[in-house]
Amino acid sequence: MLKVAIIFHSVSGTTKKLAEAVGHGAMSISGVEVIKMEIVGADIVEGRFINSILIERLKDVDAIIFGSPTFMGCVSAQFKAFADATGDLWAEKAWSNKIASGFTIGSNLSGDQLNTIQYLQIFANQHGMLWASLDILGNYDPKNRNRLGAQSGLIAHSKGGELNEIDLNTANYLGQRVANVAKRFAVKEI
Ligand SMILES: Cc1cc2nc3c(=O)[nH]c(=O)nc-3n(C[C@H](O)[C@H](O)[C@H](O)COP(=O)(O)O)c2cc1C
Repeated sequence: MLKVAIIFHSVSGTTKKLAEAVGHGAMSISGVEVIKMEIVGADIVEGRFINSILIERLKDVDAIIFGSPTFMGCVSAQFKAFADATGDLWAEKAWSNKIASGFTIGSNLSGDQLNTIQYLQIFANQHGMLWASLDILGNYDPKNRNRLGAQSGLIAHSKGGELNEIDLNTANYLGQRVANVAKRFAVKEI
């Protein structure tokens, strides 16, 4: 089985709903197992992410999809604490050649969410991962998915905590896409 991990942080639950939709999408691809992991406040002590079991579990997967709300134009502090705790994996090149992608959400239509996606991509690239973009053409999808038109990853928008059905459909597709890319390019034999 190919393993696709989804690691995310969420405060009020909208990123979590996206993570669930991404997971359903990835799970719908045959031969793929999904591992969903949530970064929680208790994982962070004196500013440092200390959940080494979670980090260890991410060694044995073929793809990782990162999710964070956009807070002040970038990932949340909790997500960044997790990212900073992966330094040992970076030194071992433990994630090198794994497939990566990412998603974010903000309460503004153009609330600098792209910066969050770009950070996630740079984080993945620091680890030598292979970034899978969102290959849905903005404005040209018959189902109107990727309604906000970002193709580096999924950008979603929610006002008042309600998820847009189209964003959830796009998230589902992102999961499928990463699973399919992992099937095609993952280094490990299936
Ligand atoms: C501290 C803070 C900063 C935020 N900064 C942004 C922002 O820069 N751009 C934006 O569009 N939304 C911003 N928001 C709104 C959140 O991204 C939005 O409510 C999101 O859905 C929260 O995700 P969650 O439900 O997974 O916690 C901010 C919210 C908070 C609490």
